[in-house]
Amino acid sequence: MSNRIYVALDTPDLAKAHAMAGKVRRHVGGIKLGLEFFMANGRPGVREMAELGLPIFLDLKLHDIPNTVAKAIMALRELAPAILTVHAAGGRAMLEDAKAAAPAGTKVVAVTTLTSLDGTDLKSIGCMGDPHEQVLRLTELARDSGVDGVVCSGEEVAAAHKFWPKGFFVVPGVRPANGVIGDQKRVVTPRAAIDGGASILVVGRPITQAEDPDTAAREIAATL
Ligand SMILES: O=C(O)c1cc(=O)[nH]c(=O)n1[C@@H]1O[C@H](COP(=O)(O)O)[C@@H](O)[C@H]1O
Repeated sequence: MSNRIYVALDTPDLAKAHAMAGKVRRHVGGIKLGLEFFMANGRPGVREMAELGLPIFLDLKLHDIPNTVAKAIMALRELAPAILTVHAAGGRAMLEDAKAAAPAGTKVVAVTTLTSLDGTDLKSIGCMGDPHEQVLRLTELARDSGVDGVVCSGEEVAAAHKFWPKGFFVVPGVRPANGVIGDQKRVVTPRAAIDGGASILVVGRPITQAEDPDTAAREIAATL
């Protein structure tokens, strides 16, 4: 892929998402639509965004019993997104059924440990070990379950990629040097994430909240 940036259009407003995508489309490789967007606009909204002609990453982070996740993915089949997320913590059977339910051309990627969590957060939800160990444990589970790849932070991507060279690695929580970090906790620069082996980067606010989103996207793309 020539441009590995997926811009996260985190808004419930279809018109705003459309306008933002139009502004930055020359400097991104795809569009990520998440929960906010999907709750407000559903499948018709995704279809409308797909008309822009950029690949769609549908980030719904599905996490439920295997039957429910598989049926939810079947309900999304007609959208045939390029990428779809589920939570690795749903376990092996859920991951296997998610992959089986997805269209052949859709990459199913498993979220390992949210980039908004650090070691203290993991302890508070009963996870032993640090984020690095947890990401590697769930990367092994994802690989063995037959999904296409994982979502992890740039801090772990090199180790996860070394462990699974053929995996597809999605890295969110990237920030240009001196960028505003906000609610993210495990953050690296876009360049560091690519050097670590990221297949694609998810970039939201550093582009969408910039005074000039097109220039922000172009400047990030230039660092890759
Ligand atoms: O699956 C994701 O895309 C994701 C996983 C994760 O661990 N952390 C994470 O931030 N994301 C998403 O990546 C985007 C990051 O947005 P910014 O922090 O604004 O760049 C958001 O749309 C999040 O939902």
